[in-house]
Amino acid sequence: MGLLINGQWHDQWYDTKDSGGAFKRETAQLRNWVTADGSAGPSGTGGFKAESRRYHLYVSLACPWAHRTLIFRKLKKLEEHISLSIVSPDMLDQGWSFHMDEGSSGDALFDYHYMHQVYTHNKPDYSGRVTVPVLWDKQTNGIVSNESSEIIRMFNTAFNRITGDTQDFFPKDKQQAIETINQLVYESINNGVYRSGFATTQEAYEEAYRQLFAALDQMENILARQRYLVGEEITEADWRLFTTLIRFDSVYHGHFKCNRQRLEDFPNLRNYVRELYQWPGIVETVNFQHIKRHYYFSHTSINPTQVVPTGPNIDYSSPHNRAEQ
Ligand SMILES: N[C@@H](CCC(=O)N[C@@H](CS)C(=O)NCC(=O)O)C(=O)O
Repeated sequence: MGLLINGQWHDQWYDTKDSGGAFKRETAQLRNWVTADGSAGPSGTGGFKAESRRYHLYVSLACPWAHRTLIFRKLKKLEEHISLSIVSPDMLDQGWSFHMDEGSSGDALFDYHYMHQVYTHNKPDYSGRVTVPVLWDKQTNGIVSNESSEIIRMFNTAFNRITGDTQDFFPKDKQQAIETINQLVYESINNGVYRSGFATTQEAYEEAYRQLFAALDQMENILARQRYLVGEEITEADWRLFTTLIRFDSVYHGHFKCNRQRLEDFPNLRNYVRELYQWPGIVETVNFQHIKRHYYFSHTSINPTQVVPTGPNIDYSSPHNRAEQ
């Protein structure tokens, strides 16, 4: 685990000294948008027109943020149009790597060993964390974006003319409601589990834990009244929650000390996570081996023995009751 400073790799863990033991996630720096006609998106510069086979996605199967982009690539029928490289689940002194003996697909574009080389290929003097997902443009030979919340919005609409798929997970009339839920889910749940697990003081941990379970209680209540987070149609908000829920009992409950209760102990959330897991195509985006191996093996400051737990034994393919909602 480390970061680039002026293009040089430095192996260092997150610094929580200046924030009272609290983990603060770095804001993604590369924020261009692919659009249907190549015009500029809400941030960054233009020139990234949606075209078949022009773009490449770098992901980790362990990472909940990268998982969102894999889900949208699948749901929006983009697999044949956007190629893919998968990093190794082990994120050690050189950060994300492409070691194929550890489960990486290899780097399909440059045959690099490490993800930080992809970042310095894009900008030789880059400074910042080397995160996944990354959307790469083969034409301009650079990174379009390293922000998952924006990559999924691009996938949601930009390629519609190419795929013929017009499903809309961020429909105009629900955007306000989706943004409101996203904010709570991001702060308290998606990032909340990390704030709990990476906290280095008791106070910072307890604060994150309290917010996390208060937000999960809120989700549980919403899902008692309606099938999905913003009504009767599935939206982006559901997929953003899903990638944390599916990791919860395997990793966050134990490794990140999010242990007031398991996800399995929430009557609505346990059924809801099954419905999303069983959604056509989604099972193929979930890899529990990479998920467990990544967290328990890579975070040596939390789990120095690197022993990866065998359980839990949960059947996400078992029937759910969400159609009765
Ligand atoms: N804002 C980014 C966050 C991505 C992120 O933090 N990814 C993690 C993996 S789960 C990562 O690559 N961490 C490496 C690091 O922080 O050095 C996004 O949502 O795309």
